[in-house]
Amino acid sequence: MTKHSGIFGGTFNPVHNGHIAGARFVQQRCKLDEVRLMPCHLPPHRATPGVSGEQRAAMVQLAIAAYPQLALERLELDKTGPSYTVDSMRLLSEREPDTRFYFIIGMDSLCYFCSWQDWQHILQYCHLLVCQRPGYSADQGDAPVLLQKYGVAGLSGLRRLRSGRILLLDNPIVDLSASGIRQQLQSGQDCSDSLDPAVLNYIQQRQLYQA
Ligand SMILES: Nc1ncnc2c1ncn2[C@@H]1O[C@H](COP(=O)(O)OP(=O)(O)OP(=O)(O)O)[C@@H](O)[C@H]1O
Ligand SMILES: O=C(O)c1ccc[n+]([C@@H]2O[C@H](COP(=O)([O-])O)[C@@H](O)[C@H]2O)c1
Repeated sequence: MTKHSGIFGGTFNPVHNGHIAGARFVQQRCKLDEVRLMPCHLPPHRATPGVSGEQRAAMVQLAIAAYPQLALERLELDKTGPSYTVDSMRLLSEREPDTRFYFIIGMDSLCYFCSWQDWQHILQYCHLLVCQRPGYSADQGDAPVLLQKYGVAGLSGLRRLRSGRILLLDNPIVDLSASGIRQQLQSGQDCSDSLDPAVLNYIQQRQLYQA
């Protein structure tokens, strides 16, 4: 039987409640069998994070522990070099021919999706599911052109095809970003509303994100 898997790629530096709320919402709304959070090894488009891939993955593992439909995807951590999404989705599709993949991104990522490596090919391997994020909308950057060409109005439009369509989701907005949280941690502010308690404890024990 065909499996439907969401892949939520990210730097997750650190994973926060916005990521987890988004992943849970998408899994339920799109009736996915699972959502895998896939921390990148080297982000292709930004500076190498100060916190290692293994530590970022350990925090993801802690944050998803209570949610059986969420899992950690290690594919990018186990490879060297920049983590291009097109390579990851190609590999996953080859390894799991009976799985349909849905790559999950925030609206900020859709706005510059056409600058991603070989972006048209990404759409050969999966659909895109786009979560709302504060500060970004479907009329910015690359989003209007992409939605005009590939957008569908609902889940049935996705299910008809194996890949190549984009669905905007109506998830509740969670106004959190990892960069904001890093700044708050550096200045000693309380981040207990933004992070899973086990993730916060992991950060504090290892004194991550200190000035
Ligand atoms: N609050 C949020 N709501 C919905 N999607 C989010 C949210 N935060 C991040 N995302 C999405 O999660 C994916 C991974 O994001 P990432 O790990 O870079 O976190 P971030 O909060 O965007 O980090 P930074 O502030 O460092 O850019 C991206 O597709 C991003 O758009
Ligand atoms: O493949 C690319 O060119 C590419 C460019 C920018 C971002 N991505 C992926 O998009 C996901 C979210 O990235 P980020 O920086 O918001 O954590 C993550 O899986 C990145 O590897 C991928």
